[in-house]
Amino acid sequence: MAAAATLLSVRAAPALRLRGKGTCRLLSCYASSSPPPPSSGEGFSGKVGFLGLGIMGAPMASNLIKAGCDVTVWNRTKSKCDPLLSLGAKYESSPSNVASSCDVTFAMLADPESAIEVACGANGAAEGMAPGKGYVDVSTVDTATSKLIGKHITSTGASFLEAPVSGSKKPAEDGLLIFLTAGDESLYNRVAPLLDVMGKSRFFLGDVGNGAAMKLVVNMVMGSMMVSFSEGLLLSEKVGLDPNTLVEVISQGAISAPMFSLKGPSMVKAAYPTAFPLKHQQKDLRLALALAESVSQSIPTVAAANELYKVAKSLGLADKDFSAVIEALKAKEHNSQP
Ligand SMILES: NC(=O)C1=CN([C@@H]2O[C@H](COP(=O)(O)OP(=O)(O)OC[C@H]3O[C@@H](n4cnc5c(N)ncnc54)[C@H](OP(=O)(O)O)[C@@H]3O)[C@@H](O)[C@H]2O)C=CC1
Ligand SMILES: O=CC(=O)O
Repeated sequence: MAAAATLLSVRAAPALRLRGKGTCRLLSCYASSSPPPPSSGEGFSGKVGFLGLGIMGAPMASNLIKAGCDVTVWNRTKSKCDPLLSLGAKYESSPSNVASSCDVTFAMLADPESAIEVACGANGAAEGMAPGKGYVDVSTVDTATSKLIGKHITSTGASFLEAPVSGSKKPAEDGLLIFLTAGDESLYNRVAPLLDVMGKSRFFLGDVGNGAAMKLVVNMVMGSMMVSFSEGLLLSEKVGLDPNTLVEVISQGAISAPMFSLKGPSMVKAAYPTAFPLKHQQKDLRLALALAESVSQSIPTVAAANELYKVAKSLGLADKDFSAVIEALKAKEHNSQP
């Protein structure tokens, strides 16, 4: 009863807003082959900072530059700034310098530790913040981390928005991410034209923490689905079926998911070109387990999936795509053979 009431209240929450680039794009898949024309970023005037130029940050910042935005970048490993500088970005030598020279600063960092360090550490973004400026953290972190960063940023008089994204490398390149935002609604409205350059839809979910929680719930489902799919691929092969046919059959039925069609063929070939690093998927499962623990919710399937991602990491697969979790199942089978 209490759970049902909570679900209802979330659905009815007045703070929830959805904006999409149109039905067609909302329904378009995980890795669209023909992306719609990019949004122009028109409607935002000011300088944009971007911290963290990894698999996701680089294409997101690149799309902002291509849309005509005045972008300043920083990355811990400086050489990753070079392709962005060639596109016309400016460079600053620290997060605080980026924040002080820009009106709004985005951060796309690996995990809670790096997100906190870049926002709140020495020469961190908070040191360059001031009233009128905004900080938008698009990294996937837990709710406590997001609240901590938000507190640091807002203590300077600046505004804070958490905006983790759903969608991987290809959607980031194509400007088709889904933003799960929460925090300062006027900052949300201010940066909406920028979110529309980088994404196909955006949700405003209310207070800081709700965006992080939504992202963790989505990714815990994704991580478990990938494990279940891996088990299916291996079992089909073991009983003499062609796993490529399994991928085809799944793609035509009710459990069809773009992720299966996209990753299945390369998984059958034991190839795992990195789009979403396995270490980040395991981090998300770890954080989702802690989120569930905080409300005494049992998520045994996720707990089991997490163990497999941990095994995969121990096999040296942390930087491979998360679909490499199938190798952990293969290793288990190998070890259990007499
Ligand atoms: N890849 C994907 O498909 C998706 C990823 N995400 C999430 O987005 C975030 C980024 O992912 P992704 O781009 O794939 O990850 P990458 O590992 O490619 O990039 C991580 C970024 O964080 C920086 N970083 C790591 N540690 C530190 C530190 N201590 N101080 C400063 N900078 C640091 C890295 O800098 P350096 O270059 O110096 O290492 C790099 O810029 C993660 O939270 C991930 O979970 C969300 C949706 C999809
Ligand atoms: O966080 C990963 C994604 O694909 O979304």
